[in-house]
Amino acid sequence: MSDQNHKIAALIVAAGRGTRAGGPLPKQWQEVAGKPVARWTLERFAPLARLVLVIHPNDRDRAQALCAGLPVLLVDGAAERAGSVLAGLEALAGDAPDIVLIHDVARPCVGATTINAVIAALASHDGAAPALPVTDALWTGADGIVTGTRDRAGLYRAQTPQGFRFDAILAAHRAHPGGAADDVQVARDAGLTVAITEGSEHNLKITGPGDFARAARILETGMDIRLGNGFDVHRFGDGDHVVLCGVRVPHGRGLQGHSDADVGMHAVTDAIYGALAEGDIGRHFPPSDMQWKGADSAIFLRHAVDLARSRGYEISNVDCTLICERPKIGPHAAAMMQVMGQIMGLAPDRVSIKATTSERLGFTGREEGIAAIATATLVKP
Ligand SMILES: Nc1ccn([C@@H]2O[C@H](COP(=O)(O)OP(=O)(O)OP(=O)(O)O)[C@@H](O)[C@H]2O)c(=O)n1
Ligand SMILES: C[C@](O)(CO)[C@H](O)COP(=O)(O)O
Repeated sequence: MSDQNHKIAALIVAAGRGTRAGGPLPKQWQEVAGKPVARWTLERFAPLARLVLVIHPNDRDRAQALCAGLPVLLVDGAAERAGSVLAGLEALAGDAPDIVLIHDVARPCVGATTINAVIAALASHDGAAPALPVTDALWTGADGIVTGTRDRAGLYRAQTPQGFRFDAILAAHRAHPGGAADDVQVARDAGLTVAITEGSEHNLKITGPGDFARAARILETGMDIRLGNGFDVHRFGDGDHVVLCGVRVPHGRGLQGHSDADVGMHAVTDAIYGALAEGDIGRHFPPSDMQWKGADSAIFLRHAVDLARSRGYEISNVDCTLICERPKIGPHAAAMMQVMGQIMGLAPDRVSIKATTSERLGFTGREEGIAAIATATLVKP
């Protein structure tokens, strides 16, 4: 975890029973769009904050299984939402973050734009939370009859995450007598100023049974999918082998380059940087820097993969074509796919390495060098 992530904690409250949503399990453990609601919610915050999940004590085994692969601190909650929030804050107090984002587990569709707007507003306010202005007319009613209207001007629908300077919200919760609708009310009762940031219609709270289908539609269509391409060339020089996609291949000539000249791995690395709009290897590992002389290109590929994951992207697949007359790639392709898959943490069926000649045309046809072209797909759920 980066230092920056350590300074931000996401406190996800999940100790409710979800009685209004119904179903065989509390709503946070039910599946929507192929994953439990709580898993979607945790994954939204994982790239930018350390995670605390406040749960009902009866749900500990289920929560532990659900958190597999994610570093999550599990904390027992209380009978009321405010008590669950306070339990999470107290659990963080020993190693306090600078800011805490308090979020309903039942809002799994929250987007990075909403979260980042809250974080940004905390630079100049004690607290910040997303909301949407009320746009419908407002009535009062009784027994199915409209009894009056209310002015909607200045009214907002509150959402989460509600973000605060950690010490201030901890003190506010400790001092609060109870009965608050949310953490913004707790903060305001303590005299803190809370900025309104832009909420989103997508950031719904799963409350009733019909909300699962609405959330599924948003989660299924809301994926951020990115494509990147990479192209690289290295010329032949003296030598008795080449390194291609991490595999040493005996050959009568070597490839020249500042690093180990692994043209295939460079193309794949550039494809990942390209998908992130992060330039190419040269930007991150300048050839003028002598520490990269003869470097193992796996260093570059790992950097690109880590950068993608730190931004919340998973690499869905990569496809690389090596262009050369010789050496023949076929006998080595399986080993190349295995090595590349290991470096990227990808299953073998998500890595493709293939080759073509250029029909003896051009510099590859004259065997002056090897070219490689690659595509990478990145997905952020
Ligand atoms: N004692 C409680 C009550 C609620 N929550 C959490 O607060 C959020 C907002 O509450 P709500 O949507 O009302 O959830 P539930 O209390 O589970 O729902 P219901 O009122 O239908 O039982 C949810 O993420 C819920 O898990 C909590 O951590 N501890
Ligand atoms: C905090 C909250 O999400 C703001 O909209 C909401 O108040 C919590 O849910 P509840 O249904 O009011 O318990």
